[in-house]
Amino acid sequence: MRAALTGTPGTGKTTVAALLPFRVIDLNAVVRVEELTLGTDPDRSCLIADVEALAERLEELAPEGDDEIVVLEGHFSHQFAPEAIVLRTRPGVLRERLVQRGYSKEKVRENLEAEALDVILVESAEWCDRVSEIDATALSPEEVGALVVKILRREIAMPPGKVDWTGEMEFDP
Ligand SMILES: Nc1ncnc2c1ncn2[C@@H]1O[C@H](COP(=O)(O)OP(=O)(O)OP(=O)(O)O)[C@@H](O)[C@H]1O
Repeated sequence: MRAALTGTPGTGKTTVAALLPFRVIDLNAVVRVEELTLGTDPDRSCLIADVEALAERLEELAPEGDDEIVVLEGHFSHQFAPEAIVLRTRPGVLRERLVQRGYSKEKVRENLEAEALDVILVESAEWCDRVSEIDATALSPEEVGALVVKILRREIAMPPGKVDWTGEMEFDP
């Protein structure tokens, strides 16, 4: 069973994925290492994933019909799994992380806007049959990881709808 661990850049996907007791596929790494790209986006200076080639490769790496829980990690992973767990982080906290990474003011603002406007959550609802949402703002990576495990093992449910940051649209980093 594939599950996407998704969310705006900086919300903690990579950190949490490293703690999970499941096989994890880092989609950015697969795209980069196997050169499954259509080129580079000059505006965002990032690779453009060849989603068709990636979908085919994922069918080899994690066949949809398998019972094994495989976590696909990345901010567009929700396009390749029937289930998504969306990590959320309050924009004020996310800003610090993205500035610390050295993102440009524009890139920080773009990501903060996406987080405040639930962009990944809305996309996940469009792509996936089952969506969970974790507000990771005040949780440790370990606590977030424990929730991800319980969600995937159907021990708890964390449906979307509790997070609302529309009132936090002050993004000037
Ligand atoms: N729950 C958390 N509490 C505090 N800090 C966290 C938490 N999760 C992640 N971080 C920190 O936030 C930063 C971003 O985390 P991470 O790189 O895992 O995010 P990401 O969602 O994978 O980003 P990207 O999509 O750009 O790869 C890191 O410095 C990480 O240590």
